[in-house]
This record gives sequence, structure tokens and C-alpha cells, in this order.
Amino acid sequence: MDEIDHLIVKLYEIQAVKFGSFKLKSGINSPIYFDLRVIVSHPSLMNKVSNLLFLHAKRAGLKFNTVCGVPYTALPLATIICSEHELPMLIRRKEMKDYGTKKLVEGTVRPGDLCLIIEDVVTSGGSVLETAEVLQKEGLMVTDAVVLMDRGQGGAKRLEKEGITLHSVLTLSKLLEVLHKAGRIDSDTVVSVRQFIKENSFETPDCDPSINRKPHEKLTYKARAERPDTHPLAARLLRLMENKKSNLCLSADVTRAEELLRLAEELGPLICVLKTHVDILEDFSQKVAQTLKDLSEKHDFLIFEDRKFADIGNTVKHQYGGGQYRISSWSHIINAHAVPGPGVIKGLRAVGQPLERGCLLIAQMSSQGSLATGSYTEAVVKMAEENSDFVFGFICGGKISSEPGFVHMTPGVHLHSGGDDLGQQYCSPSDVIGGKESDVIIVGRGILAAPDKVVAAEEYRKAGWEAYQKRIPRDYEKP
Ligand SMILES: O=c1ccn([C@@H]2O[C@H](COP(=O)(O)O)[C@@H](O)[C@H]2O)c(=O)[nH]1
Repeated sequence: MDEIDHLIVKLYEIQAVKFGSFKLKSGINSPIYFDLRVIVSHPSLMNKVSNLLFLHAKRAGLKFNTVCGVPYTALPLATIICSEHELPMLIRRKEMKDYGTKKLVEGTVRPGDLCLIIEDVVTSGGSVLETAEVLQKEGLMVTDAVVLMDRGQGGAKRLEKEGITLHSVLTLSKLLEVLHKAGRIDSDTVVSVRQFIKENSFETPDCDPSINRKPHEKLTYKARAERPDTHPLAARLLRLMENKKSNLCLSADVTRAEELLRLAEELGPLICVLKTHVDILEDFSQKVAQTLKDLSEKHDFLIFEDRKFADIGNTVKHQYGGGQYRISSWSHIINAHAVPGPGVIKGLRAVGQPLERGCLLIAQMSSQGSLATGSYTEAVVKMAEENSDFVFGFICGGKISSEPGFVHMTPGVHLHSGGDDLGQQYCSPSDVIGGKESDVIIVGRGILAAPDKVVAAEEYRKAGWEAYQKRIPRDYEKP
């Protein structure tokens, strides 16, 4: 028996891996169960596992200057690795403190550092991804994760899609083989575990709603517009994007109506959507709204009031349809947080649907430390799918649903990376449309603060459009 075989048998003996019938969080029964948490009571095993994880990273030639363990089981493993090899460690909080620094990552964060993720067991890859997202939002680079055990249920593929390579010390086949050879499990158990893993891969669409649906990155905006299940407003938007060769949404964050209307007139031909924050206008009137509507028709763009509704259905109904702004009367698109639950959509739908309006759900945010990540984002995608008669897409950092009808719109875009001193974080147009496969770039100060706004808008339009063309080279060439 070599070192790995010994480790496997030891894990079995301390019941870190069990065989039988176990009800999982998802409700299904599994013939195998891992509980690596028990290893904290076995110090020599902790040292052995930590050492193997580190050696595995080194043998794979991984470069990293900081390490983060996925909470909670991998936290002590990362601690041992960092202490033994004098590496700086970062701790990802699972919940934000409501006092003090409110940080989600503890330790000294140096943006640009390469952070290696350590994990005990990977099934769907969701926990590694959640940790990676939090670290990336802090400006750290995450390209690799080392795990003790990959269950072989699609986690590695899912992570690969997100640019993270998973390196696994043990595989499930190896574990079964060693335990069978050592007489700890019988052949029937080996067969039933193998069968279970095969049937419960997270690569099958119904196991995880956020992954492995039909990819739409190879479809043109136009092709997506023509699909029968695409929401009429999404279809209108996708069509006008293709016609105008623009996936640029101008975030017209100005405080005077005159300036807003000037932007709409001058930049209208270059954009697909004009986004407003009506409550920052000092001199809003219904006349201004009417003129904006006229300009949207003249230059063929949609208006998107970035109101971020987040209340109970009854309240948002009033906020959307009434008050001094009467948003529903002039804005084609609105958005909402999913925090209140589906009632917020129900309330907005009651006002907006008869007017042929549509809503985007805020699934992720561009601001540093945003809590809209991981399972929250997945729940938002599900809510959108369940309300696709009114919800037609997302505010997000990149593609989060492969349903071709959903439109992904991404704020926090600038030709120069970085951010502001209030937590805004920027990605480039090519990153957002090419790398992250979003559909629309939302640009505010990148254009508004430029000496010539028309020139800047054209620069963003071109950058966004070229990234789109590169994304779908073959389809795009078709007439
Ligand atoms: O996650 C989000 C959601 C909305 N925004 C809005 O987009 C613009 C961005 O402005 P910049 O000047 O390009 O930073 C602004 O209206 C935000 O309210 C966002 O930035 N991030």
C-alpha cells in the first residue's frame, strides 16, 4: 500500500467516508457520504492531508502567492499549509459582520495576487466558485483549486468553464478501488456508488439550473430575437442591437434634464439602451419624459429606469405606476432585486405587462463586497425562469443563464480597469462581452467624464461590438 492507499483506508476508518443510504440536501439518497469535517480530531491525518494538498499543487507547477481554504472544512487545512510553508493566508467569511470592517475576506488583500483555493471535497464545484467569486471581487486572481477528493460529478468541468482548473489528490474511482481491494467494501457497493455518480452528475441539466444548458454564445442577437420563446421586449432589444451594431447601454447619470436630453439626442444613434436614474434629476417633469420617449423612437433605443425595486408587491406597484415619476409610462425596462421574493415581480408585472414592458432581475452587482453571489445568483436565475413572461434578463457580471431569450446586461464597464473610491469595480468591454459572455455593456462615467462624449461612446460601441463579433465568428458571417 502506498501513501495514498493508506490515507484512503484511514479516511474510511475514521468515517470521513461512509457507505449506506444517506439523504442529501437535495432530497435524493446517496450510497456514499463524505464528512471530511471529522479529520479535525485526527491531527496527524490533518498534517498528512495538508501536506498532500500542498505537494499536489507544487507537482502541478502551480504558482500562487496566497492561499484560501473554502469554509469551513478546508480552513484548517489551508492554515496548516500556510503555517508550514510561511505563505500568507486569506480567510473568506461566509457571512458578513454587521459591525466593524464588514469585510468578506480577512487578511491582507493585495489586488493582483494569485490566490490558490483549497477544498476538501468537490461535487458540483459550487462552493469553490462562491469562494472564487468573493476573492475575485476583491481584485485577486484565482486560476486553480486543489481538492482532496473530486467526486467526479461535473464539478471540474463547471469550474473549468469559469477559468478555474481543479487539481484533485484523490478520485472516487481510486477510493472505491482501494477500499474494495482492502476488503472494506464489497463489489455491490462499488457498482451502486458508480451507478449513483453516473446518474447524478451535475452535468445533467436538471441537477443544477445554472449550468450546462444550451449555449447561446454561438447564436447571434438576431437569431435569439427570432426564437418563439424570447420575450417580446428582449426580441425588440436584440433586433435593434443587431440593426444598430451596438450593445452599448449609456448610463446617463446626470442631474439636469437638459443634459439628459442632449445625451439622448447626440448619443442616441450609437446606443441600444439609455439608462436613467430619474431620482437624481433636479428638474424632472412629464414633459422631459415625453421628450425622452420621442428621442428613443427617433434614434431607436430603449429606455431603462434603473430603479432597483426591492419592496413588497403592493408597494412596488405604486412606485412603478404612480408617484411623481410615473416610471411605467415612459420606461421600457425596469429592474428589481429578488430579495423580497416573487411578490416584487408580481406587483411590477401587474403594472408593466399591459404596457408591454419588461423587467431585469439583479443577480450580481459590480460593487466590491456585493452579497449577490453564488447560491443567491442561482436562486435569482430560477426566479427569472419562473417569471419569464415579464422578466427577460439580468443585471449581472457575465452570462449566468444559457436560455437564449434572456438578456444579460453588465454595469461596471470601463476601457481602463480599476474602480472608484466608493466600491465600484470595472471590467473592460472585451472582458464582459467576450470573456464573460454578457450581452450588453452599461457604461456611465467612461463616457460621461470623457472630453468628447460622442467620440468616447463610439469607442465603447466599437469595443463592445467587436467583442461580440469575435464571440460568434461563424454565425456572424451568415447573412
Ligand atoms: O451592480 C451594479 C448595478 C448598477 N450599476 C449602475 O450602473 C451605472 C454605472 O456607472 P459607472 O459610471 O459606469 O460606474 C450606475 O448608474 C450604477 O448605479 C452599477 O454600477 N453596478
